[in-house]
Amino acid sequence: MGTQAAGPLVIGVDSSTQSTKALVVDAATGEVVARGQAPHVVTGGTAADGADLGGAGKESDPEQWWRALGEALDQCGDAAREAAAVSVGGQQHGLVTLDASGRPVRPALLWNDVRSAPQHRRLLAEHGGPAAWARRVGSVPLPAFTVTKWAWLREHEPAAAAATAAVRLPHDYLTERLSGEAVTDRGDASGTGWWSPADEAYDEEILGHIGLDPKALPRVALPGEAAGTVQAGELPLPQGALVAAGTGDNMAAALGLGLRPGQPVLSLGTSGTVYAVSARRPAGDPTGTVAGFADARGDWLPLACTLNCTLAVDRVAALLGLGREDVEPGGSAVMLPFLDGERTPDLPQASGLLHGLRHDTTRGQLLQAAYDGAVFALLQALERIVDEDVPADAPLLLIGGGARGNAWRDTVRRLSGRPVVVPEARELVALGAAAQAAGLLLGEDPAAVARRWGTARGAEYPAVPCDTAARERLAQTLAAGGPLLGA
Ligand SMILES: Nc1ncnc2c1ncn2[C@@H]1O[C@H](COP(=O)(O)OP(=O)(O)O)[C@@H](O)[C@H]1O
Ligand SMILES: O=C(CO)[C@@H](O)[C@H](O)COP(=O)(O)O
Repeated sequence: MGTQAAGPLVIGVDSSTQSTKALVVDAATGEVVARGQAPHVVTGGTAADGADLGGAGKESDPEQWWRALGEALDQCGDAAREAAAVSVGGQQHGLVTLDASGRPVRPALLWNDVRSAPQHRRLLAEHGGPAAWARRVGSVPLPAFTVTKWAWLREHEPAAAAATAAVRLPHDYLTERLSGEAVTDRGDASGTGWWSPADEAYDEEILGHIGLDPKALPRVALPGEAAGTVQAGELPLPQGALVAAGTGDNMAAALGLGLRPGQPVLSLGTSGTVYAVSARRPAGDPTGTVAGFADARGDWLPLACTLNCTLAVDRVAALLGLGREDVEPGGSAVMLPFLDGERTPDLPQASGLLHGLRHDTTRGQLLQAAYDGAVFALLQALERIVDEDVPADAPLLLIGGGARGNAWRDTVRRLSGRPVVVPEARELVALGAAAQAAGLLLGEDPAAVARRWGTARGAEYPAVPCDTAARERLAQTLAAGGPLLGA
């Protein structure tokens, strides 16, 4: 072996909205021996029937994810060629449609594409309403979910739907290109809207209703089961290396933290997410705030997700001509930064809203208001996620690109009143995928692998008193925003 490592090398991949990140990790110690990253392009999308998407579209070409994976692995150099196992964590929910030769029929509709809001409303009405859906598939299928995206495609692009021989999620599209095997996992399957948490199987009645043949879907591997071995000759990976089943990016981050029940996580990336592992299958939140996802191990991952997080706040900073950290305290401005419509709360047609401006409002206060608005929605949702396993003073594990920023961290502390831990390990999705690959290789529980690697260790920031006045202002603005937010 060329690389000086204590154990075998494994590769963890995070194929997320903005980029692909690949880490080569020493399976014995968790040391990252090489890393690579390559960007993705997200466009506003089109509809073949000319329907006006009005800013609701978000698309990426899946072939581009494959090329980005190759570039990220190339950057890892020789270490990638020595890996014994690989696993992919990917952005959830995206609709990847492949023709009979395995080529994309059209660009993928991403998790933050909200064009399927009308199909979401129609599907809810056709199947007994939100509570019935939440009981049946674990979650209310919001426009983020794959099921509503497929319903949109059939309605607006029937030729594309007819040409579709296989439907994949982003992570299992890449897993299949690596291994030649059509395999997904329960974590990512639980975000489709056509997988039953009670039966741990596809819901064939729902699939029948939306005209999707179950044979078009990948097999759902059991936790710990391999997808196959590397068959793709064009990537700098050893042929025959093990390919794990992979999972959704949030499930991968939960693995990467070695998460146990009672440890809430707040992730600040393209999406904002808040979640905790639970040993109990979620009852199904009829409000749609909390999705009752499965995790990648056999437990559950109740999770809430916002569409407007780091990109929205960065956009507001750019509009104000400020840097990310140029926030100022005080003032009465309230911002709901719903630039892309919003999922939590369920306002797909919303745009950003600013309220409470005064003569003495400063630009720094406006930027702080954007941070507050982005964090507020996540903390409101956290209250629905925490159960008796999560003590009121449990620290929040803060992860994702935003966790590197002081303004993000201070906003979370001020609005939550909880202590915050920022793990030193940066790429928790890719590390979680690496832990899954290592678990497969070594016959270990991947969360136990991550705990052995010490990935959740990091700086601890004590609790500060909760800024209840700011939270109250935000709650009032949201309640009063009604028609302005497309409610
Ligand atoms: N030092 C930093 N301070 C604050 N925000 C940061 C910092 N570095 C990166 N970010 C934010 O992190 C975001 C990317 O987060 P990441 O978790 O990598 O995204 P993704 O959800 O696509 O995986 C960027 O949009 C950027 O705003
Ligand atoms: O839709 C969700 C969760 O339900 C998002 O969290 C996506 O999985 C996208 O993740 P990032 O690209 O922001 O990591």
